[in-house]
Amino acid sequence: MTALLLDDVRYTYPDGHQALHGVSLRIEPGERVALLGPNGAGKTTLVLHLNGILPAAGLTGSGGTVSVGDRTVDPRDRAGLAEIRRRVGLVFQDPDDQLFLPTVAEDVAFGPANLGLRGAELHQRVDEALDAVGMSDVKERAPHHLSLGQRRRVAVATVLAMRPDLLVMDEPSSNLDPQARRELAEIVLGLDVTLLMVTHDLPYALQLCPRSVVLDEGRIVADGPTRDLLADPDLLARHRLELPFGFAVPVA
Ligand SMILES: Nc1ncnc2c1ncn2[C@@H]1O[C@H](COP(=O)(O)OP(=O)(O)OP(=O)(O)O)[C@@H](O)[C@H]1O
Repeated sequence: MTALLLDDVRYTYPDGHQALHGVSLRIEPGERVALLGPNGAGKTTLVLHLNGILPAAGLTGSGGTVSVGDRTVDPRDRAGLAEIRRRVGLVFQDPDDQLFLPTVAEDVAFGPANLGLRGAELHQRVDEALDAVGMSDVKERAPHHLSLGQRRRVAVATVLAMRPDLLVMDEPSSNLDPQARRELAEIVLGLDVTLLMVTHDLPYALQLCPRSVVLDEGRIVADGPTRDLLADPDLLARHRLELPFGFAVPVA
């Protein structure tokens, strides 16, 4: 079954600005896909549709469907939405949006505890998730005492603890030093998940995602192997995408 299916998704913000103009996209289980595009392209707006945060108050000019596995996202269906939010794990750019309890273990336990897990089962979820991101040794520490790289890994663990079907990461490499950036890449590559990663970091997209989708002005303007897209200088220039100076896309 398809992991994620968007069909003609349109969204107009309450102030009348149309941010998505008919986006259709299919992601199969196990795929790792980068969502690229310049500032204001509509990437965040799209991501907020994946678990029903939008289109809570869309104007006319909004519509289309989003399905995660066998379920269609419907913000009015509260029970259905809870299941969608378990299936779609959003890791925000700022880990502090996700970490708010006194210890790392409590933050990671928060989601599964809300699902009703208790005792040994809950502890096992927490341990597994922290282990997956190499953060078991900070379990009892306060999240706000950790480095940004560590907090971002813990934020990933809070989502993995829900055993999501789709992991969505918003700008995972932003503001990380080279080592933290590399460590996070290794962790993500080791996860057995379907991934949608929003990024401006094109080398990161190339390293982590065999496929990329380029969004610009609310429309998908390219979808294909990351290597091919990044090797197309005209495409990059047209959509304000830039490789770092001197970076060469390796030839297949
Ligand atoms: N709450 C809002 N009300 C009105 N317009 C909005 C709102 N949020 C975003 N927009 C507009 O919608 C468009 C898409 O914004 P969005 O944040 O989805 O882009 P983005 O691709 O995520 O950009 P960035 O790379 O800068 O994060 C932009 O023109 C933006 O100004």
